[in-house]
Amino acid sequence: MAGEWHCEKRTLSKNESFPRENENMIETGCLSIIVLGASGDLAKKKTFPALFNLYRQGFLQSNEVHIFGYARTNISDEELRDRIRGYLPGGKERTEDVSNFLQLIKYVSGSYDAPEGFQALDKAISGHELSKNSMDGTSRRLFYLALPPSVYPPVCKMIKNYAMNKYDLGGWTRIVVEKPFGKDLASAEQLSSQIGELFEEPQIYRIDHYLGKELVQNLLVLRFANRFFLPLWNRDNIANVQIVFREDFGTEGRGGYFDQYGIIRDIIQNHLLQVLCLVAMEKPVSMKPEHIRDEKVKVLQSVVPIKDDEVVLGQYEGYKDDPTVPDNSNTPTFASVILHIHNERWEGVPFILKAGKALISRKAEIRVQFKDVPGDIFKCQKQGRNEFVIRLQPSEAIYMKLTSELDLSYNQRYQGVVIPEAYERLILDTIKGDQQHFVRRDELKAAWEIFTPLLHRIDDGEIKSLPYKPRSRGPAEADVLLEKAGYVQTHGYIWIPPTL
Ligand SMILES: NC(=O)C1=CN([C@@H]2O[C@H](COP(=O)(O)OP(=O)(O)OC[C@H]3O[C@@H](n4cnc5c(N)ncnc54)[C@H](OP(=O)(O)O)[C@@H]3O)[C@@H](O)[C@H]2O)C=CC1
Ligand SMILES: O=C1O[C@H](COP(=O)(O)O)[C@@H](O)[C@H](O)[C@H]1O
Repeated sequence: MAGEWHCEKRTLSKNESFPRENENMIETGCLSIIVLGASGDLAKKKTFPALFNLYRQGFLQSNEVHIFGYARTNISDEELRDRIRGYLPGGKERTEDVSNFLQLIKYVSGSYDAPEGFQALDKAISGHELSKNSMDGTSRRLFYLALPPSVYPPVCKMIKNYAMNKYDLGGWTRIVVEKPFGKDLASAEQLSSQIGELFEEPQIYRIDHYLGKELVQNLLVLRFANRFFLPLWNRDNIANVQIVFREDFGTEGRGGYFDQYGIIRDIIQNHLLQVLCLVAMEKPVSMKPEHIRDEKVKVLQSVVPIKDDEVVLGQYEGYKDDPTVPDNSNTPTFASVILHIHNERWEGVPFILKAGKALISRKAEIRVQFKDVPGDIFKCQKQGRNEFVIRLQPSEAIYMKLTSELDLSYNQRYQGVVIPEAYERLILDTIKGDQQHFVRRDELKAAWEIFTPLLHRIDDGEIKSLPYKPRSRGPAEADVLLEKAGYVQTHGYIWIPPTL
């Protein structure tokens, strides 16, 4: 049902609180969504299910949209549909919605660097456009690259040469690219230049799915629309900020990929750093995407070089049992890194970014710890400090550790409300042409500038990953680092996820 999200997000929705000038609207007319790498893991687990949910809710209309899968694997339309079906909600029961959605999908097989496949793809898309009586130039083509980044350059070249929206009279061609976008500053810049020669920045959507998560989307509203926070959000009041990602499973079948990248490139340089930007940035001039991204870049450019003694790396025991991981791998599966922002608001406040696989639990959260109360007459140190916690997942919640409790648990407060998947929102934003929640080229560059020197030292074996037990908190040294950064363990109120 179209519009469902808007009613659900009444309290905190950025869209309703801040109607943007020239708000991007979904245009009507023929829309072709092309998933390149359709045979892969991301496509079946995330991309197609997100498209299905958009379809179910009426954001994709069957009289306008057609979906194309493209990859080298030689399979039929029906075989692709069978692969996807099990990952769609209700897919196993074969509901009418599922069948109708799957009928919108057509598969084209071809290589990523030769014209023939893309010419065939273009022919299939044009056939769809003609069948919808689309006028020249009014068709919209969205290419989603669910592919390893190594093939982005040839694929972009093929799209540009053989599969663009034909006329410049309206309509558009947009491409969505996945992370990891490069391995360090030089490779990311090279990739950006290669793609930048073919597409304009407004056509490129660098996806970071953490920017599509409900509470990440609400961060700016929370910070800038609540007077309560405005005077407190600075070095005078905040002692430290933690941004934490934990998974309770290991690399499981992705060891070969993961070992090339490690946890800093997989999670910290992108997902956690993007969250840091939204926590630390100044108020943008407006909610226009470029104004927001301008402020994010400024924060990134104010981060000072990382010191080795403010880094703890870990690797869980058993990681190297994966046959695709070399026996001598030093790749971190855990990292805790302290960042310092050199500006008026944040000087002296450590931002601790921590991420790990195979840990004791699965969660992602932002934890803002306030300083001790000056002139405390209650001698209440044992109560601990105030903490403001934004739980991104699971069980989205915002809560405050006070001397009593203040708790906004989403599934209690917004009962029955379905929070859309991050990928759904972001694909919809791409169709609307809204780049606010995508990473701009200069943002990406600034993010790599922060981590590249550290990553090179790790790659050269200068910083070792410490072993830790699976299902633990990670290396004990990370807790020592946290204490050194001034974090004080808070006792008293313990937040318990609600059970309904
Ligand atoms: N899987 C996930 O959970 C996540 C993935 N990502 C990112 O999304 C992108 C796709 O990921 P994922 O689906 O897991 O990747 P896969 O390894 O499953 O690759 C996707 C498809 O790309 C083709 N492919 C694989 N390797 C190569 C190669 N070396 N050269 C050319 N084509 C190749 C294959 O299709 P065929 O052989 O049929 O052409 C494959 O089905 C990557 O950039 C990844 O980092 C980001 C977040 C999460
Ligand atoms: O990008 C990635 O994210 C997932 C975690 O995503 P989440 O939405 O489930 O938190 C992670 O497992 C994967 O390693 C990484 O590439």
